[in-house]
Amino acid sequence: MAPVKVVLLDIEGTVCPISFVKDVLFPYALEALPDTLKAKWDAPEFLPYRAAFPAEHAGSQEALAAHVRDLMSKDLKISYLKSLQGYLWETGYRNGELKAPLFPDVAPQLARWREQNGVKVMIYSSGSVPAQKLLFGHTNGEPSDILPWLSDFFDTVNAGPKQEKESYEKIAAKHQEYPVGEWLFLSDNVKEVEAAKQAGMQSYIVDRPGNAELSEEARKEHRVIKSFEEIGDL
Ligand SMILES: CSCCC(=O)C(=O)COP(=O)(O)O
Ligand SMILES: [Mg+2]
Repeated sequence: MAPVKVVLLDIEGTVCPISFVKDVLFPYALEALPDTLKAKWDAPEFLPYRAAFPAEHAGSQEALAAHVRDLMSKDLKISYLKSLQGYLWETGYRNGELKAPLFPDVAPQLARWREQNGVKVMIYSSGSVPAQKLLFGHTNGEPSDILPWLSDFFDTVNAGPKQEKESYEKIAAKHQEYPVGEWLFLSDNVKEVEAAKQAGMQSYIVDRPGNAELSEEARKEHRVIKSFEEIGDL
């Protein structure tokens, strides 16, 4: 195995609990939706979010809200929905109502990999890049803002779908100073781990409390970790 020079991290189910997204972030977005649509429908800052929706769902505030509720009830990771969610969460993060509960091993291990091992840490999530930056800028730790520790951010807009190997090839190609074999991708999602490996990255499954049960096959096929501490120094 080549030495790891870049750690690429998934978010939900890897650095924070799935329940934070499902039980805190999603309800916050749904609650904020009607008033935001009313207040911002024709605002220049909101037009790109609205314009990204398919025309048949963007004709009225009611139609757009119904479509958002439908997509969110199915937890669909569609780029225009994920962008709108980031916009809806912004007020909550900025006024202190939302704070991302990172698993306790995450921030100390990121600090260690960066400062002692000289490793770059980057993010690849279905959540939009602005939503990723809000989350890492407002964590429940000390310091709360760990954005300066992160070197780059990827989502389904700038990299592509997380279950396709081409997305990982595109990410690695942006940072050609690090050969693809020197990247380590960590995710709760087996299909994402398989896609990263097909692209030539090293990749482990992260098995956190509240994650979906892993199959025996996945456990045989891939390294499974419960905490970043198990990786140790890189
Ligand atoms: C960073 S936005 C909050 C998480 C989110 O909406 C999401 O879809 C996370 O998906 P992931 O690819 O990080 O599992
Ligand atoms: Mg995930």
